Amino acid sequence: MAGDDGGSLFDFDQATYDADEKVKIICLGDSAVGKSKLMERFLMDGYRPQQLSTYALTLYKYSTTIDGKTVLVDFWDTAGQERFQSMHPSYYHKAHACIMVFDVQRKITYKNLTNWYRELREYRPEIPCIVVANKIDADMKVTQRNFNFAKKQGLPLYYVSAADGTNVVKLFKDAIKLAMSYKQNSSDFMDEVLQELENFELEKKEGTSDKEDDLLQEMDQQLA
Ligand SMILES: Nc1nc2c(ncn2[C@@H]2O[C@H](COP(=O)(O)OP(=O)(O)OP(=O)(O)O)[C@@H](O)[C@H]2O)c(=O)[nH]1
Ligand SMILES: [Mg+2]
Repeated sequence: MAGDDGGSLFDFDQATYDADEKVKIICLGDSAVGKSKLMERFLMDGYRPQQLSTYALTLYKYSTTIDGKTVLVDFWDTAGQERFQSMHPSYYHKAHACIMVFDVQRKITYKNLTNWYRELREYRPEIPCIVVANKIDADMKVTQRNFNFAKKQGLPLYYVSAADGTNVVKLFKDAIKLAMSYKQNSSDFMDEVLQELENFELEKKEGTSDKEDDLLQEMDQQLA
Protein backbone atom coordinates (compact mmCIF):
# COMPACT_ATOMS: atom_id res chain seq x y z
CA MET A 1 0.00 0.00 0.00
CA ALA A 2 1.06 3.52 -0.76
CA GLY A 3 0.99 4.57 2.87
CA ASP A 4 3.08 1.68 4.18
CA ASP A 5 6.48 3.09 3.29
CA GLY A 6 6.21 6.36 5.11
CA GLY A 7 4.18 8.12 2.41
CA SER A 8 1.48 10.19 3.97
CA LEU A 9 -0.41 13.45 3.94
CA PHE A 10 -0.46 13.77 7.70
CA ASP A 11 3.12 14.88 8.07
CA PHE A 12 3.21 16.57 4.68
CA ASP A 13 3.85 20.10 5.95
CA GLN A 14 6.74 18.96 8.07
CA ALA A 15 8.01 16.86 5.19
CA THR A 16 7.99 19.94 2.96
CA TYR A 17 10.57 21.56 5.21
CA ASP A 18 12.61 18.42 5.78
CA ALA A 19 12.61 17.11 2.23
CA ASP A 20 15.92 16.11 0.73
CA GLU A 21 14.51 15.76 -2.75
CA LYS A 22 11.62 16.97 -4.81
CA VAL A 23 10.57 15.42 -8.11
CA LYS A 24 7.91 16.02 -10.74
CA ILE A 25 6.33 13.10 -12.58
CA ILE A 26 3.95 13.66 -15.49
CA CYS A 27 1.30 11.39 -16.91
CA LEU A 28 0.55 11.22 -20.64
CA GLY A 29 -1.89 9.32 -22.83
CA ASP A 30 -5.20 9.56 -24.65
CA SER A 31 -8.45 10.38 -22.94
CA ALA A 32 -10.04 7.59 -20.89
CA VAL A 33 -6.99 5.29 -20.83
CA GLY A 34 -7.14 5.37 -17.02
CA LYS A 35 -4.54 7.99 -16.05
CA SER A 36 -6.60 9.41 -13.20
CA LYS A 37 -7.77 6.04 -11.99
CA LEU A 38 -4.18 4.87 -11.76
CA MET A 39 -3.15 7.89 -9.71
CA GLU A 40 -6.14 7.46 -7.49
CA ARG A 41 -5.51 3.78 -7.02
CA PHE A 42 -1.95 4.46 -5.91
CA LEU A 43 -2.49 7.61 -3.88
CA MET A 44 -5.77 6.93 -2.23
CA ASP A 45 -4.89 3.47 -1.13
CA GLY A 46 -4.36 4.14 2.52
CA TYR A 47 -4.71 7.90 2.86
CA ARG A 48 -6.06 11.06 1.21
CA PRO A 49 -3.62 13.03 -0.94
CA GLN A 50 -3.57 16.80 -1.16
CA GLN A 51 -5.15 17.69 -4.44
CA LEU A 52 -5.41 20.91 -6.46
CA SER A 53 -8.01 20.53 -9.10
CA THR A 54 -9.10 22.49 -12.12
CA TYR A 55 -11.03 21.51 -15.16
CA ALA A 56 -7.89 20.43 -16.99
CA LEU A 57 -5.20 19.71 -14.44
CA THR A 58 -4.77 17.89 -11.20
CA LEU A 59 -1.64 18.02 -9.11
CA TYR A 60 -1.26 15.27 -6.59
CA LYS A 61 1.31 15.77 -3.87
CA TYR A 62 2.87 12.77 -2.23
CA SER A 63 5.68 12.33 0.26
CA THR A 64 7.66 9.17 0.91
CA THR A 65 10.95 7.95 2.32
CA ILE A 66 13.58 6.33 0.12
CA ASP A 67 16.89 5.18 1.60
CA GLY A 68 16.22 7.30 4.65
CA LYS A 69 15.60 10.43 2.59
CA THR A 70 12.33 12.32 2.49
CA VAL A 71 11.18 12.62 -1.07
CA LEU A 72 8.37 14.91 -2.21
CA VAL A 73 6.65 13.89 -5.39
CA ASP A 74 4.35 16.04 -7.53
CA PHE A 75 2.28 13.88 -9.85
CA TRP A 76 0.74 15.86 -12.72
CA ASP A 77 -2.44 14.55 -14.25
CA THR A 78 -4.38 16.03 -17.10
CA ALA A 79 -7.85 15.85 -18.57
CA GLY A 80 -9.29 17.40 -21.66
CA GLN A 81 -6.06 18.69 -23.22
CA GLU A 82 -5.21 15.36 -24.74
CA ARG A 83 -8.05 15.58 -27.21
CA PHE A 84 -5.90 18.22 -28.97
CA GLN A 85 -3.19 15.57 -29.08
CA SER A 86 -0.80 17.98 -27.53
CA MET A 87 0.10 19.41 -24.12
CA HIS A 88 1.08 22.90 -23.07
CA PRO A 89 4.92 23.16 -22.82
CA SER A 90 4.63 24.03 -19.12
CA TYR A 91 3.28 20.60 -18.49
CA TYR A 92 6.66 19.14 -19.44
CA HIS A 93 8.72 21.84 -17.78
CA LYS A 94 11.17 20.42 -15.23
CA ALA A 95 9.59 16.97 -15.27
CA HIS A 96 11.88 14.21 -13.99
CA ALA A 97 9.96 11.19 -15.25
CA CYS A 98 6.95 10.29 -17.37
CA ILE A 99 4.25 7.64 -17.10
CA MET A 100 2.77 7.06 -20.57
CA VAL A 101 -0.49 5.13 -20.57
CA PHE A 102 -2.52 3.28 -23.19
CA ASP A 103 -5.66 1.16 -22.95
CA VAL A 104 -5.15 -2.47 -24.00
CA GLN A 105 -8.76 -2.53 -25.18
CA ARG A 106 -8.40 0.40 -27.62
CA LYS A 107 -5.77 0.05 -30.30
CA ILE A 108 -5.85 3.74 -31.23
CA THR A 109 -4.56 4.63 -27.77
CA TYR A 110 -1.57 2.37 -28.37
CA LYS A 111 -0.97 3.85 -31.84
CA ASN A 112 -1.07 7.35 -30.39
CA LEU A 113 1.84 6.57 -28.06
CA THR A 114 4.11 7.47 -30.97
CA ASN A 115 2.73 11.02 -30.96
CA TRP A 116 2.89 11.37 -27.21
CA TYR A 117 6.42 10.11 -27.16
CA ARG A 118 7.51 12.44 -29.96
CA GLU A 119 6.14 15.41 -28.06
CA LEU A 120 7.67 14.29 -24.77
CA ARG A 121 11.10 14.03 -26.39
CA GLU A 122 10.76 17.50 -27.94
CA TYR A 123 10.59 18.99 -24.46
CA ARG A 124 12.32 16.42 -22.28
CA PRO A 125 14.82 14.47 -24.41
CA GLU A 126 16.37 12.53 -21.55
CA ILE A 127 13.89 11.82 -18.79
CA PRO A 128 12.96 8.23 -17.94
CA CYS A 129 9.64 7.13 -19.38
CA ILE A 130 7.56 4.09 -18.46
CA VAL A 131 5.01 2.69 -20.92
CA VAL A 132 1.88 1.43 -19.21
CA ALA A 133 -0.58 -1.10 -20.63
CA ASN A 134 -3.66 -0.46 -18.51
CA LYS A 135 -6.94 -2.35 -18.08
CA ILE A 136 -5.42 -5.83 -18.24
CA ASP A 137 -8.21 -7.01 -15.92
CA ALA A 138 -10.54 -6.83 -18.94
CA ASP A 139 -8.48 -9.46 -20.78
CA MET A 140 -5.51 -11.11 -19.09
CA LYS A 141 -4.39 -12.61 -22.42
CA VAL A 142 -3.02 -9.22 -23.46
CA THR A 143 -0.09 -9.74 -21.11
CA GLN A 144 1.18 -12.37 -23.54
CA ARG A 145 1.00 -9.97 -26.45
CA ASN A 146 4.01 -8.09 -27.65
CA PHE A 147 3.64 -4.36 -27.60
CA ASN A 148 6.70 -3.51 -29.63
CA PHE A 149 6.61 0.23 -29.17
CA ALA A 150 8.24 0.02 -25.75
CA LYS A 151 10.91 -2.42 -26.86
CA LYS A 152 11.70 -0.40 -29.98
CA GLN A 153 12.21 2.72 -27.89
CA GLY A 154 14.09 0.88 -25.14
CA LEU A 155 11.45 1.72 -22.57
CA PRO A 156 10.11 -0.41 -19.74
CA LEU A 157 6.57 -1.74 -20.20
CA TYR A 158 4.30 -2.42 -17.23
CA TYR A 159 1.06 -4.39 -17.48
CA VAL A 160 -1.32 -2.91 -14.93
CA SER A 161 -4.90 -2.60 -13.86
CA ALA A 162 -6.21 0.44 -12.04
CA ALA A 163 -9.40 -1.53 -11.47
CA ASP A 164 -7.93 -4.41 -9.50
CA GLY A 165 -4.59 -2.84 -8.52
CA THR A 166 -2.27 -5.23 -10.40
CA ASN A 167 1.25 -3.75 -10.52
CA VAL A 168 0.05 -0.24 -9.65
CA VAL A 169 2.17 0.28 -6.52
CA LYS A 170 5.20 -1.18 -8.28
CA LEU A 171 4.67 1.15 -11.26
CA PHE A 172 4.55 4.29 -9.12
CA LYS A 173 7.39 3.30 -6.81
CA ASP A 174 9.60 2.53 -9.80
CA ALA A 175 8.59 5.82 -11.46
CA ILE A 176 9.66 7.69 -8.30
CA LYS A 177 12.99 5.88 -8.17
CA LEU A 178 13.56 6.59 -11.88
CA ALA A 179 12.78 10.27 -11.34
CA MET A 180 15.22 10.36 -8.43
CA SER A 181 17.95 8.60 -10.34
CA TYR A 182 17.45 10.99 -13.28
CA LYS A 183 17.79 13.92 -10.90
CA GLN A 184 20.96 12.45 -9.48
CA ASN A 185 22.36 11.90 -12.97
CA SER A 186 22.42 8.19 -12.74
CA SER A 187 21.06 5.63 -15.17
CA ASP A 188 21.55 2.70 -12.80
CA PHE A 189 17.96 2.24 -11.85
CA MET A 190 16.77 2.34 -15.48
CA ASP A 191 19.19 -0.49 -16.27
CA GLU A 192 17.86 -2.43 -13.30
CA VAL A 193 14.26 -1.96 -14.35
CA LEU A 194 14.92 -3.00 -17.94
CA GLN A 195 16.82 -6.05 -16.76
CA GLU A 196 14.04 -7.06 -14.43
CA LEU A 197 11.42 -6.69 -17.15
CA GLU A 198 13.39 -8.91 -19.46
CA ASN A 199 12.67 -11.68 -17.00
CA PHE A 200 9.15 -10.39 -16.63
CA GLU A 201 6.74 -12.41 -14.63
CA LEU A 202 3.34 -10.99 -13.95
CA GLU A 203 2.91 -10.33 -10.26
CA LYS A 204 -0.44 -11.28 -8.86
CA LYS A 205 -1.34 -9.21 -8.36
CA GLU A 206 -2.88 14.44 -22.73
CA GLY A 207 -4.25 24.25 -25.97
CA THR A 208 -4.84 25.54 -22.47
CA SER A 209 -6.65 28.73 -21.40
CA ASP A 210 -5.01 31.74 -19.71
CA LYS A 211 -6.37 30.53 -16.41
CA GLU A 212 -4.62 27.25 -16.86
CA ASP A 213 -1.44 29.05 -17.84
CA ASP A 214 -1.58 30.87 -14.52
CA LEU A 215 -2.05 27.65 -12.65
CA LEU A 216 0.82 26.03 -14.50
CA GLN A 217 3.05 28.97 -13.61
CA GLU A 218 2.00 28.73 -10.01
CA MET A 219 2.84 25.07 -9.99
CA ASP A 220 6.24 25.77 -11.53
CA GLN A 221 6.97 28.30 -8.82
CA GLN A 222 6.08 25.77 -6.19
CA LEU A 223 8.55 23.41 -7.77
CA ALA A 224 11.39 25.93 -8.18
N1 LIG B 1 -11.71 -2.34 -16.67
C1 LIG B 1 -10.97 -1.29 -16.35
N2 LIG B 1 -11.45 -0.03 -16.51
C2 LIG B 1 -10.65 1.00 -16.16
C3 LIG B 1 -9.34 0.80 -15.64
N3 LIG B 1 -8.76 2.03 -15.42
C4 LIG B 1 -9.69 2.93 -15.76
N4 LIG B 1 -10.81 2.33 -16.20
C5 LIG B 1 -12.05 2.98 -16.66
O1 LIG B 1 -11.74 3.77 -17.80
C6 LIG B 1 -12.47 5.01 -17.77
C7 LIG B 1 -11.49 6.19 -17.89
O2 LIG B 1 -10.66 6.25 -16.73
P1 LIG B 1 -9.96 7.62 -16.29
O3 LIG B 1 -9.02 7.32 -15.21
O4 LIG B 1 -10.99 8.66 -16.05
O5 LIG B 1 -9.17 7.96 -17.64
P2 LIG B 1 -8.23 9.23 -17.95
O6 LIG B 1 -7.09 8.74 -18.75
O7 LIG B 1 -7.92 9.95 -16.69
O8 LIG B 1 -9.18 10.10 -18.90
P3 LIG B 1 -9.20 11.75 -19.09
O9 LIG B 1 -9.23 12.34 -17.72
O10 LIG B 1 -10.42 12.02 -19.91
O11 LIG B 1 -7.95 12.08 -19.86
C8 LIG B 1 -13.27 5.00 -16.46
O12 LIG B 1 -14.58 4.59 -16.76
C9 LIG B 1 -12.57 3.97 -15.61
O13 LIG B 1 -13.43 3.34 -14.73
C10 LIG B 1 -8.86 -0.54 -15.49
O14 LIG B 1 -7.77 -0.84 -15.06
N5 LIG B 1 -9.73 -1.55 -15.88
MG1 LIG C 1 -8.34 11.91 -16.00
